[in-house]
Amino acid sequence: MAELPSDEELEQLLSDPEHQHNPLLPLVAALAERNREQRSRLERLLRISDSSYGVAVSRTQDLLQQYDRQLKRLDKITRISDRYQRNLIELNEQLRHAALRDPLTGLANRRQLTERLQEEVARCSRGQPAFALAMLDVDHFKRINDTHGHDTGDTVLCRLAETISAPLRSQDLCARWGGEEFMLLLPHTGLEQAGALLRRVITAVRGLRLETIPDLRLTVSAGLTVYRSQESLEDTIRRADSELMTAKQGGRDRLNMAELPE
Ligand SMILES: Nc1nc2c(ncn2[C@@H]2O[C@H](COP(=O)(O)OP(=O)(O)OP(=O)(O)O)[C@@H](O)[C@H]2O)c(=O)[nH]1
Repeated sequence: MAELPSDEELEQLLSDPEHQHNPLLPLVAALAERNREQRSRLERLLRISDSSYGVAVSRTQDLLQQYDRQLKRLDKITRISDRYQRNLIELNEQLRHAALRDPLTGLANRRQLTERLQEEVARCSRGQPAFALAMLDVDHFKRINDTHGHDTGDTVLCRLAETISAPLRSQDLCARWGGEEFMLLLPHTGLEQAGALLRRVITAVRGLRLETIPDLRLTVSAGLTVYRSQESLEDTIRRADSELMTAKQGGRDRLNMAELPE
């Protein structure tokens, strides 16, 4: 295809006196004019489309930046909510722990013991071997408080808690039942085996010494029984308590066991 003349060349051709009488001159001039108009229209269209493309690009970039910021915000919120949830779980765990523990000695409290006892009764009703239950009470504890003060009394309770818990198996539970009373739950344990353990505990308490008051002698009395099939938990606890009373009346620092029924 022949190369088209530039605007200037075309202008020169049209104004050349040599072509002034050419009959096609007006037609070529009209074509040249139309060509100029169409080119300028095309250029205007291109400029408009370039600028709307620019607007579209910057709008897309804006959206991408917004999206990026939202993502970062979401990530931050997720991390905060994860941390919040972890804190809540920890707090719940601490609350549950506190609800089941005696704050002074760190032993299980009466509530936890009661829960475990109920589980044991349910286990026995499914035909599992019985559990032993012992109630221990510090002898003449009031005297310790009166002579050495309440803080020393508290220290004694903590040291006793350690001494009584020391020989227990992992499945056993030592709980503070109240003031200076402790309970031992020994799952899957007969009277004889439990009796041997309680005697070891009583001997260990006898040997316990406080560094601050080396002359102080501590003893505990204990009542022991074994759960009897079909009976209520209250009956078992009452029997252990009654044996403890007998041990106290018998002179303290001793173990009394409820005989097994015939
Ligand atoms: N330090 C201290 N003392 C307590 C606590 N709980 C109960 N006590 C005291 O324990 C004493 C129990 O006294 P009693 O029930 O008379 O019994 P006891 O002096 O041990 O005499 P026996 O049980 O008959 O050998 C009371 O003086 C209570 O104030 C405690 O958490 N800390």
